[in-house]
Amino acid sequence: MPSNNTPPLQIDQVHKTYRQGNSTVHALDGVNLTVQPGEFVAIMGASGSGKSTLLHAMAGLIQVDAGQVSIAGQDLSKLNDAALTKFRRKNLGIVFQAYNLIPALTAEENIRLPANETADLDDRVEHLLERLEMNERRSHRPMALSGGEQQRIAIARALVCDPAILLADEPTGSLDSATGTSICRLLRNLVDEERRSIVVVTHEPHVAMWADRVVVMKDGTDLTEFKTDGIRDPQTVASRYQQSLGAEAVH
Ligand SMILES: Nc1ncnc2c1ncn2[C@@H]1O[C@H](COP(=O)(O)OP(=O)(O)OP(=O)(O)O)[C@@H](O)[C@H]1O
Repeated sequence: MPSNNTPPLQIDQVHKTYRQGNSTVHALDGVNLTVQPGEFVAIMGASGSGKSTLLHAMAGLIQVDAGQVSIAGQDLSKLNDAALTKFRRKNLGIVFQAYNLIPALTAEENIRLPANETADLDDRVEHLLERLEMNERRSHRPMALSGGEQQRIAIARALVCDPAILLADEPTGSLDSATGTSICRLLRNLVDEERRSIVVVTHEPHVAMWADRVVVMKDGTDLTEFKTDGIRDPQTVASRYQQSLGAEAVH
């Protein structure tokens, strides 16, 4: 876990365009975002507003056309491919809606996958299995796990290298609402108890309500943002979100 106060994530004036036939789509059009250590940020926005493109830019999975993406103070554009791969493995944890576990490996083997064999790896894996309440399921393969259990293993795998930031793309999108809530509570606890830094992309107010801050995207820009003030109420978040889109205030 990062111990200093360098922002785990900083995005300055990021632009990304795509060609679609004869037209150009500004998927990201000057986005700014800073996530502080121990902060939980949700990114909301309509379909096509640029959320996934932004998450992929944060994760170093796509190159941006202009602007800067820094993880734990490192400008990703300054790294060559090999250095970026190594840096991402150590500093970025990523969780997807579809879990993306390796079917042939056990839960524990999946968690260990991104990590190098270091002296403290066994301790970290034990801690994560305990922390995510998956100790008794450690020898099961993904097919023998429920969706919620698979997502817990995916979160443990994302945390095994002790990343500067955890990025999650619709992490509850494949889960029923009770299981989704338990995953959101887990993410919240990781922030409150271990000072993890988390960014979640979601359509869902009942996911975004667990964050400290909601950033609203529209047409490739970070339109506005609001704090949740610890009010874990989806209706409040939904109406603040709608107000943001209606007001179109640029901060
Ligand atoms: N690889 C690509 N090639 C061309 N256009 C793309 C590509 N990826 C995204 N886009 C376009 O960029 C814009 C933003 O897409 P993006 O997937 O980031 O939005 P989103 O907010 O994540 O949407 P959703 O909620 O539906 O996943 C859209 O107009 C999309 O069509």
